[in-house]
Amino acid sequence: MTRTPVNVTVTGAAGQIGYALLFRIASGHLLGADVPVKLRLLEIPQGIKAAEGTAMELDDCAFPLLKGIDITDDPNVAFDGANIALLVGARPRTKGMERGDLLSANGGIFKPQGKAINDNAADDIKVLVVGNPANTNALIAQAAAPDVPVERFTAMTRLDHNRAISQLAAKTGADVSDIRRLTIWGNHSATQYPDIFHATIAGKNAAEVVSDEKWLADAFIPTVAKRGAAIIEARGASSAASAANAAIDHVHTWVNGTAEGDWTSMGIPSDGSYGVPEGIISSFPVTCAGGSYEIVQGLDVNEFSRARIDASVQELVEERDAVRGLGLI
Ligand SMILES: NC(=O)c1ccc[n+]([C@@H]2O[C@H](COP(=O)([O-])OP(=O)(O)OC[C@H]3O[C@@H](n4cnc5c(N)ncnc54)[C@H](O)[C@@H]3O)[C@@H](O)[C@H]2O)c1
Ligand SMILES: O=C(O)C[C@H](O)C(=O)O
Repeated sequence: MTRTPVNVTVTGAAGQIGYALLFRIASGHLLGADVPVKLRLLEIPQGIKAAEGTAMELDDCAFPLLKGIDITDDPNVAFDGANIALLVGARPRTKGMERGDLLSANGGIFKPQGKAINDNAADDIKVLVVGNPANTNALIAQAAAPDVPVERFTAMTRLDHNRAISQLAAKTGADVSDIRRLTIWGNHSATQYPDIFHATIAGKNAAEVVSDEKWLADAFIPTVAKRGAAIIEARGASSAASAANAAIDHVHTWVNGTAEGDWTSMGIPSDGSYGVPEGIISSFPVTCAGGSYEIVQGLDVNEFSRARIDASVQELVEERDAVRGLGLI
């Protein structure tokens, strides 16, 4: 039976993450090797020509699953019938820019995109916001889409999740595939909290295997939380291939489910679990099944973790209040 193609909209398609992302979507890594896709690429007018060049390269790959590419600078066209939306394009912080300016500039992008999703997307739309500040950009888009169920708006902390697994594997000599149940809590920012207290390494509790709170506090947590800045310092540009890979992982897991006995980290609208104020988009441990996710409940949060979760959540509350003050939500 021929399947109807899934419409995948990617914003910022001509940027560096877009370049690393589109070929993997078209080759079946986002949704599965048997799922045809149609790509909708949204760019600003100055980015359209480069997006056309990328589309030529996509054509030249002759991907059997790729059933069409549309390129536009109009969000209403880009999100028309969209089933999956990857919001990558954002306004980066430039020299001398205050946080309020950054939030305001991104509000100018994510508010209209949220409205365009509200007005045009398919009923089963799932949104992943990658563009920074990802959690609060997701909140802005979600607030502009009152007809879309809130839980369809998510922000990416999967890159942080993957980074934490990699650091933990390096420390313990374990294979990355032996590590499960790691959690990123809070914001995709330097305040995020990578939590290994519930993680397991080949079935053993990770914190007990590590048994080194100084390493945890002074090496692991800051290395994961500041990895984005370290990549910028080393590469002269922010992470691109690893960010695209994490976006693929995020959506693939959301659509196809978490492995039995494991969970992942997603920035999602809080339902008040673990004392995180309802509505803000914060990272939680989640399991996914049947195209939906659920927060893992009942975890014991120790004092070490509580203080760090609270600090990151506080930053999100301040960002929410700032965008509220700017009339963006
Ligand atoms: N959440 C994460 O883990 C994570 C990781 C890495 C990067 N990021 C963020 O992802 C974003 C994109 O990174 P990049 O390296 O691809 O940046 P980039 O500058 O290479 O590309 C961004 C693209 O977005 C386009 N764009 C800008 N405004 C747009 C709009 N209104 N509509 C459509 N397109 C628009 C630009 O023309 C550009 O082509 C940045 O905000 C970056 O900080 C997030
Ligand atoms: O773009 C950035 O500021 C860094 C990025 O969010 C990352 O974590 O690599």
